[in-house]
Amino acid sequence: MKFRVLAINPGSTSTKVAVYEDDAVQFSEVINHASEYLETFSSVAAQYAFRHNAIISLLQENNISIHTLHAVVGRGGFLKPIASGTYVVNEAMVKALENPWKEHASNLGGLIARKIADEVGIQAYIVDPVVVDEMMSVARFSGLKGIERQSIFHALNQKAVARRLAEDIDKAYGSSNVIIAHLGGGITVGAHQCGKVVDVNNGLDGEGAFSPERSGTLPVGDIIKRCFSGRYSEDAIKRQIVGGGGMVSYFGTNDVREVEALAARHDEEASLAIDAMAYQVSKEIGAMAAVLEGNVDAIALTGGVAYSEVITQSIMKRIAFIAPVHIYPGEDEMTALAMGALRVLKQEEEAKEYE
Ligand SMILES: Nc1ncnc2c1ncn2[C@@H]1O[C@H](COP(=O)(O)OP(=O)(O)O)[C@@H](O)[C@H]1O
Ligand SMILES: CCCC(=O)OP(=O)(O)O
Repeated sequence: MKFRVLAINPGSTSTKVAVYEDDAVQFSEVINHASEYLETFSSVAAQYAFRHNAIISLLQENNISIHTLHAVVGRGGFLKPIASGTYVVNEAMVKALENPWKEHASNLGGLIARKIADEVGIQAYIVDPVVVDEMMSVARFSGLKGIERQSIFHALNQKAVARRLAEDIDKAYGSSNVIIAHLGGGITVGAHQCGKVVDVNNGLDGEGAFSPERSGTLPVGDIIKRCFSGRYSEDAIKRQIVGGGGMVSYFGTNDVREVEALAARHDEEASLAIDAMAYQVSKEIGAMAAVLEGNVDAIALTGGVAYSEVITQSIMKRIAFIAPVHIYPGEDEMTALAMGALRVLKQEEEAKEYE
């Protein structure tokens, strides 16, 4: 029997929708949302009906009946820290996603999946949400009592790429040591030790390399001064760290291609910033090599920025001494979502219950 799965991935500026029949994609579309329009909503949660309707209209326009589906899967959001895997969107999860502890478009993934699944009486799932937490105890120390480091990262893409990398080097994910650098609008670099992400930078809270739109780690003294200068609200400071940080703060764009175009026109600051981002990513990878005590089977660069040859070369010249580097540009979160649901439908894996 073949299984049909609808996958939904709400992002900050788009909602990605795909239908899979087993592992073959039957339909895939990105609904782009104008940022000016999204800004008219008071919160991400307030976009729920708008995004749900947009998905339903798209499916209808393409003659895809939700009655032909066997499951719906969405990108999961800010739940409590949980183990990696596929989770049923149960009542406890709905409650948590309706009251998330952090705003992020992915909070809508499970909720919209559940709404569509309920309409036709099938199961809704999420897979590897951003709060997957497999961090080892020693990595949780921040250096200040009362503040713990948190595992917030691109778990869905990192796990999918890590499995693909392990396959490409003829190893099982569960018995390999790999470093995955997700280079998207946000950047996270994770140390995957025998199938567990034992350390990773928090991609949404000012840790790690700067990225197209996030500051990464900042000199704490200077940020304290800025916080208490009386010139900025708490929201404004947060916006400088996520959304308005990184390349956005230097060049007013989160599109690395635009910064590369500036560099190509001999803008020295743009050239330097591109190299600085690559330099910081390389330092993070070096740090994760230390986490793995030098036992690194391979390293992967993934995400949209990994399409840039200038950036991948600049990283590789600094880290190639550690282990072989594989490049998987872009991300395949839709397939990762669908395959997570499919493993459950095919009874290869048991869906977990959120408590
Ligand atoms: N060919 C390319 N060269 C350089 N950067 C690219 C290229 N394609 C996409 N990017 C950059 O990748 C980033 C988006 O990556 P992506 O993985 O799609 O992120 P997200 O899912 O976080 O939005 C943007 O900064 C974009 O400019
Ligand atoms: C790092 C947590 C997940 C995240 O930030 O996702 P996006 O980069 O897609 O916003």
